[in-house]
Amino acid sequence: MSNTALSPFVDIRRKLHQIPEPGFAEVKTQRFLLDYLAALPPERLEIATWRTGVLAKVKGTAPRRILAWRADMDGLPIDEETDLPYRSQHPGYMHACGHDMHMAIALGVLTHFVHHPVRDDLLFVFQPAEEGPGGARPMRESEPFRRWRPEAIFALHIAPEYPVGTIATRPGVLFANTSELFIELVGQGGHAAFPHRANDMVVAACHLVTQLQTVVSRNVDPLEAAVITVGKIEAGTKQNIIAERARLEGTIRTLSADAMRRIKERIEALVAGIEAGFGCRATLDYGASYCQVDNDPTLTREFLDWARARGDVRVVECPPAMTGEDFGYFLEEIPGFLFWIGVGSPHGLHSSRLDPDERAIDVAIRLVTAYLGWKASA
Ligand SMILES: CC(=O)N[C@@H](CCC[C@H](N)C(=O)O)C(=O)O
Repeated sequence: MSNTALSPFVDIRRKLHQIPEPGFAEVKTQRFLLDYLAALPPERLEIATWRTGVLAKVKGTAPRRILAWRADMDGLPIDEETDLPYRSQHPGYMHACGHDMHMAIALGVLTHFVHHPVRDDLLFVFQPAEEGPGGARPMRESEPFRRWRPEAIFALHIAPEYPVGTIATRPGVLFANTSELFIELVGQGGHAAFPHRANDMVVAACHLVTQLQTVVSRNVDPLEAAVITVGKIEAGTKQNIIAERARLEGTIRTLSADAMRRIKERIEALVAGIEAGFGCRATLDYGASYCQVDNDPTLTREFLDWARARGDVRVVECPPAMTGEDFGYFLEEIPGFLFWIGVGSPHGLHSSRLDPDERAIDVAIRLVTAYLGWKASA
């Protein structure tokens, strides 16, 4: 898209892209959203904040209920490696999961309804800390959200693997149950030349990582989906010093809560085995966990049919993905759904080179505006 004919919401996305912030530290992002909202005609808007999040209610003309649209706000601890003129200005942080796109789309939809109100109230939920430790569950319990508790809630997520103009979702489970995984191993450091006087946590950590790979392959029914990824290992200080400590950081993904329970039991057994086998101390911490994103079957089926009938986007009924999303906590109590929106990028989510096609912003704004307008007038 050329710089001369930028949609205002592409420009907004670029501004947000430059200020990625960690979960519950989205201070500049919150300020940006509040300043944007303050510039809109105030008659139809009610605004509240919760921690670094923002809730904005667009008042309907004759409201019977509240329908909600949710966008997440936080960035990821990734050094951006694009050459974009609007790349991240926060070293070590990047909007590499599309939350800048999600917020720009939500502002586009909200702006439309401020100028063209519909019958029901529409609540726009800008939620912090989706990447961790999870803002959805505490926000769901917060005073402003409870005050404006919606009857249904919807969200989207960018999908680099689908081209612009494609949306994808499914009734039922769309995203996985997740649990973070942090394991600390403590042994006995020493001189590299005297391994018999030390207790090497690099070797223990390597064994543990390899054993963890057997949990899914040997303990989970092959017809059930599960993933264990160790994304980070830290150990040691120098090439000729035996490491006293090692730390593993990872994530567990399953499509059922039961598989998550069974996997955790196996991990605990393996960690105990490493302690016994290597004579070290281990601590295991599951960090934040998210429940599955379980799309309401009726609303999702209705949305898929509605979108197909409109004919302006390609509609895919997709399989579940092992991604996690704390949006699942809203869906635990409130019916709704999440769908993928294609942004055709060769670089995937969580890539330092992710560069979503910004034409998806206007596609999404048109689609979501039409859908919410239809639901809120029906
Ligand atoms: C859409 C997406 O990429 N979501 C994240 C959610 C993070 C969950 C949690 N921090 C974990 O790693 O378990 C994802 O990684 O799927």
